[in-house]
Amino acid sequence: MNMLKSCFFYCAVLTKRNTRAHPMSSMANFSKQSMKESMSMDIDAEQNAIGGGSINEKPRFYQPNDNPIDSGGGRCNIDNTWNPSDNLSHMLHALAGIDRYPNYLSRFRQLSDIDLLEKALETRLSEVRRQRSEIVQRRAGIRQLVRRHISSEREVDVEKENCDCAELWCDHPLLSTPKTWIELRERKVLLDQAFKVAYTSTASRRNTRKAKSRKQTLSLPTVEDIINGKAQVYLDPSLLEDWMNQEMYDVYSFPLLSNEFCSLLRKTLRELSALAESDEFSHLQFGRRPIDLDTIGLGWVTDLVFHMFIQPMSLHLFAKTEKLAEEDIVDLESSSSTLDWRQGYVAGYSEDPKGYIGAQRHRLVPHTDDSEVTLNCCLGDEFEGGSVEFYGLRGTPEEGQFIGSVDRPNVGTAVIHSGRNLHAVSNVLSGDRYALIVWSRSWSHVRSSTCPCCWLNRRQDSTCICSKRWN
Ligand SMILES: O=C(O)CCC(=O)C(=O)O
Ligand SMILES: [Fe+2]
Repeated sequence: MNMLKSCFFYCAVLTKRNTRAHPMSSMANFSKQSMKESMSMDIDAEQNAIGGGSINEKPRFYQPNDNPIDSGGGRCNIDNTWNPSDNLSHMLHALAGIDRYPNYLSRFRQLSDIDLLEKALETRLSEVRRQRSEIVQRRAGIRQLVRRHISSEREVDVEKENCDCAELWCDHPLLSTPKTWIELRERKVLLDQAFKVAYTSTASRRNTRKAKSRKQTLSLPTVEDIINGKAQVYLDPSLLEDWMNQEMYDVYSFPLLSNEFCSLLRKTLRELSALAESDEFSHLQFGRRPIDLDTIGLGWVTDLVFHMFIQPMSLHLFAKTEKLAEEDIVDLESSSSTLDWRQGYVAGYSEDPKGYIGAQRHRLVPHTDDSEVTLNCCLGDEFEGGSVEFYGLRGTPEEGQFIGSVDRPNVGTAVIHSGRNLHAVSNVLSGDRYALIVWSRSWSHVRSSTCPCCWLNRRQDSTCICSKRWN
């Protein structure tokens, strides 16, 4: 596979959008909205607690790039004196200095300035420790919640039997990991077309010219190997063309998960959230925050989506824009994605999130994700409103401009976009809406050569000391 083919795929989806009736035409709404409106939405949302559209990010406001002073993501010390606690840039400079110069701190005249650095780092360290211990407790609590749920489902007392969780859910219809292609199909996890694209691409890859010329017989990787990241998936671009649609610039959609699977997932999350309201579990606030799939034993779903679809698809769609491969990449077939980290969670929305268990918000303010590539799959249920709106790529002139929205996709349909594409979810007007979100990062590649500050602020062609140019 070469760049030409990948460009061909790209052009084909573009052309398809222009020439064919859009299969999800009800989804595509390209009305324009001024940047001012989107900013005021942001400001409104800040007044709301969770349930109102806020996200797990510090309040920050979009500022057009012509502002000569870059506030570094909203933290700027006005008087500019050395203050590593309030000025993130000062702390990062000190860390870079300590990393570079053997006796960096000897240049500080006042010991009290070093004390300030120590205090700032201690504050961060205690935050790391606080979060760590909260995570340990929360994960243990959620595990207990899941065990309780399974024991009531199966009418066994798992606590008494002292069952190991892994054993307990090895044959569970949702929690157990599918191991073979047959099992994956029989359990109706994927929609037929998604299964076919993945299976056909994987099976036909065994017979590639390269393998033949090396006289190798490649065995078909098992689903278990793919989920565990032991086998790499390559998706055939000619199959992607029929399967995917370009919704707008750099945002693509495709049918992914089956109705049966989405409904089983929703049902389980609702039951867990309802159980979590009991006195024993209410401190966990489970179902009142997005639900991380790893914590409830559903990490395999995230792994499947990540390894089977996000990684190989991103090579076709985002290799260049998100710098997921070397600049001079010419052979996509022999390349592997540099995406190497994933997190999957379910976000729930309803018209009245405070009264509704398991759906945390009624909308979501414009934001970028801390991911290189994000997949967002509609899990249903019945709802009105709750469109995903896109506002341009951060770090480009389109940043903040309304580009288009994806309105009420079919259940099981996924959207894939770059994490730095500003996006929001509009008010859910009725019903409840669940979305499976998978964030993917590239620690081995882009995050090894860019500092967090440049990356989170999406500086393009950075001349920052963090870039390869300097290291
Ligand atoms: O719920 C959605 O459709 C989007 C959620 C989202 O953007 C996020 O969790 O980062
Ligand atoms: Fe997001």
